[in-house]
Amino acid sequence: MSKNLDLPLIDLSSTDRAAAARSIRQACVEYGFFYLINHGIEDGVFRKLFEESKKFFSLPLDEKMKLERNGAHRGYTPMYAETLDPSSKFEGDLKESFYIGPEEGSNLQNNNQWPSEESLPFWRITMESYYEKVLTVGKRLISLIALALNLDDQFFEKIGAFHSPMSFLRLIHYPGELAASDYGNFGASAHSDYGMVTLLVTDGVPGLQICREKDKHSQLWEDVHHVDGAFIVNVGDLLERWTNCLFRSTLHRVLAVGQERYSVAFFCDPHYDCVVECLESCCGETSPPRFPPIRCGDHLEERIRTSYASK
Ligand SMILES: O=C(O)CCC(=O)C(=O)O
Ligand SMILES: [Fe+2]
Repeated sequence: MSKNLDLPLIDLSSTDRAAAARSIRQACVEYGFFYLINHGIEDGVFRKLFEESKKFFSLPLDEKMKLERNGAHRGYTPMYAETLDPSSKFEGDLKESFYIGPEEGSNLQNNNQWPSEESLPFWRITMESYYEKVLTVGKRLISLIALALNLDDQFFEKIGAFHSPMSFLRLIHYPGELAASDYGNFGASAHSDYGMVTLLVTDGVPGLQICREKDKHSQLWEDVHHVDGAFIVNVGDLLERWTNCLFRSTLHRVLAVGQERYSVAFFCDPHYDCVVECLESCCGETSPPRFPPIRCGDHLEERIRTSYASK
């Protein structure tokens, strides 16, 4: 069962930052998802990003496999490589993807892979430039998130979370036509994101759904519709831990809708050594911390390892 949903719109450039922070808080408590508008990235940048992404996924499989995801979690992953929902009965999710990581700042550093300049001359520059832009938006958003948690707006900067952050860009392509053996399989099976916040853009093809009550027996899935030019932002597990479950890391999935679909996710995640532990503003005598402190890098590596473990 699914129904349509109107997620809140957050204006990143609002001059009333206190009001924007209040709206973020409400959105993160109620949905764990919202749209982000007035972020300053122009339409042309997204157009170019999707154009170059499509060029890569249109290469022959053997060319793409030359850039297969390496030990530093950068590069190409073919269809079925990843299973986001461990209870899935299929070999793996339908999407193919490409990861680009930070140039420095984790112990997985400087291992990005790039298609050759001869085959895709503007590819690397397009991706590097988008990475910079979306990271800047992510940092601006995180300062509002700090305000939303009654913290100094530079809180996460001051604890070093975004000094050389471990943030990854992921280009995703979902197939159109399916083999009969894939009926019932998902583009991306049900999961919550691992990190702090995700900033997603899509080509407008439907398929993304969220489930707000992940623990209920009969799950209600709601469609997230496309808003032109807006990021779809969602809270990840690390922010849920930081906030002691005040902010929700909401379960989501992508249906196979019989139509090709492209999206680009930016996982805006902290520094490798950043320790994520319950914020003082989120616990008290009646609500003690639910999770022990965890190092960001350890958490992310474990979650990535699990979703790529072959069955
Ligand atoms: O492609 C989408 O709409 C969502 C992708 C996603 O959930 C993810 O990569 O974590
Ligand atoms: Fe996700």
